[in-house]
Amino acid sequence: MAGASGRVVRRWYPHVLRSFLQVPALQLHVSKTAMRASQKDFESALSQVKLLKDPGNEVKLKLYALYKQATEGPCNTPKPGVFDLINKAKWDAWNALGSLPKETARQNYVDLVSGLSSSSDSSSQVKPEADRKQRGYETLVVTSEDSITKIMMNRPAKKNAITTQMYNEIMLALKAASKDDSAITVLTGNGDYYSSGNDLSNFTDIPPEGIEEKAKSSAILLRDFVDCFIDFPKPLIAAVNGPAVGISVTILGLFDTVYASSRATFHTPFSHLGQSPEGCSSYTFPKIMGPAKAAEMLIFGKKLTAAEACAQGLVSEVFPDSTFQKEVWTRLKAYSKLPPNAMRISKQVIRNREKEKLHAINAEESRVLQERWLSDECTNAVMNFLTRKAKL
Ligand SMILES: CCCCCCCCCCC/C=C/C(=O)SCCNC(=O)CCNC(=O)[C@H](O)C(C)(C)COP(=O)(O)OP(=O)(O)OC[C@H]1O[C@@H](n2cnc3c(N)ncnc32)[C@H](O)[C@@H]1OP(=O)(O)O
Repeated sequence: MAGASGRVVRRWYPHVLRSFLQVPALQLHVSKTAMRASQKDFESALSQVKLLKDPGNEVKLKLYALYKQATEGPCNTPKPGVFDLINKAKWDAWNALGSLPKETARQNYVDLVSGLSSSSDSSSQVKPEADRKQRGYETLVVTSEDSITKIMMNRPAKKNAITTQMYNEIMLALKAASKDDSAITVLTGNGDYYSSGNDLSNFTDIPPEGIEEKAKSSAILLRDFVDCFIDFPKPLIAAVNGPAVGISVTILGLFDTVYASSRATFHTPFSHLGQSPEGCSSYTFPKIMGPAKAAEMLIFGKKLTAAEACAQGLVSEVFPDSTFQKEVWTRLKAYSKLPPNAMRISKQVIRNREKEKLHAINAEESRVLQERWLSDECTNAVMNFLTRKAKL
C-alpha cells in the first residue's frame, strides 16, 4: 500500500497482526464484561490500531497482552511448550501482567495506541536515538537516551512504594529494555526516596477468594518479579538516589553495579514486619558481605548508611548527594559507549553459572513468604503501619 509520501507503507493490521497474534476478528469487539469508564476510548483505540504501520513484534506483543488482560483478566491458560515460540511469547507477555486490573490494562492499551499514533504521525522527524519517553506506564517514567534505558520509579509522594501495578510495570519495562537497542539499563527513583519497598496497601486488596488466594498470587508475582532481575541480560545499574527499604534493597544483590547518594540508607526490616528475606538476598547478602553482617541486616533489620553499604560491598560507589545525578550520569554515559555485545557477554560469564541456583532460591524465598504473609506477626505489623501506629 502506498502512503501519502509515496513511500510503501506496510499496513500490519489486520492480516499480519491477526496471523501473528491469532486474534479472531470477532474478539476485537469488546466483550460486555469489559464495560467501564474508558470503554469508548478503548473501542476507539481498537479502531485506531488498524490504521497504524507495523510497530514491530515487541509492541504487538505488548498490545496483545494488554488487550487480553483488559478483556479477559489475568492469564490463566496453560503455558505453551518451549517449541511453540510465538504462542509462548504471547503467553509470557500476557502472564507478565500478573493481576493488573482490567481497567488499568484498558487504559494502558489506550495510552500505548495513542503514543504509537502520535509517533507514526511524526515518524519522519523522530530520530531513532532521540530521548524518547515511553508511554503506557503509570507508575514509572521510562526513557531511552545515549544508549541508556532509564527506568524511574515515579510515586514520589508515596516514597516510590511498589504497588502490584508497579511490580508489573517494572517487569514490562525490564523485558522491553532487554530487547531494545540500549547498552545498559538503570533503575532509579523520583523524589527524595529510592523506594520504600513493598506498598503495604498491597495487603488490603483481598479478593473474594480470600487472603490465602491473595498470598498465593502475590508469591507468584514476587517470584516472577525477581526472576526478571535474575535473567536480565544487559548490565543493570541501580542509581540509589535516597533511602531504600525492603525489596528495593534485597534485589540490589542481583544488579551489576550500585551507585548510591550519600543520603541513601539501606534497610530490610523483615522481622519487624513479620516477614522474611526475598530478592535472593538470603543467598546474595551473605555472599557479598559475609553471614554475620548479612544477619544483622536481614534478621535484625540493621539500617546501613551509604558508606557502610559500600564498605560491605553492597554498593559500588557513594557520591555526595549534591553532585550525585551529575556524576552518576556522566559515568554511565561513558560506560554506555563501550561495545554492547562485549558487556553483555561479560555479564553472562560472570552471572550465568549462578542463575539456576538463584531461581531455586527465589522460588524457596517466595514460598516461605507466602506462609509468612498469613501469620499474625505480619498481619499486626501491616495493620500498625496502615493505622498509623508504626513506621520504620
Ligand atoms: C497477602 C499478601 C499480600 C502481599 C503482597 C506482597 C507483594 C510482594 C512483596 C514482596 C516483599 C517485600 C517486602 C518489603 O519491601 S518490606 C518493606 C515494606 N516497607 C515498609 O514497611 C515501609 C513503610 N513506610 C514507612 O515506614 C515510612 O513511610 C518511611 C520510613 C518509608 C517514610 O517515612 P516519612 O515519615 O518520611 O514519610 P511518610 O510515612 O509520611 O510517607 C509518605 C506517604 O507515603 C506512604 N508510604 C510510604 N511508604 C509506604 C509503603 N511502603 N507502603 C505504603 N505506603 C507507604 C505513607 O503512608 C505516606 O502516605 P500518606 O501521605 O497518604 O499518609
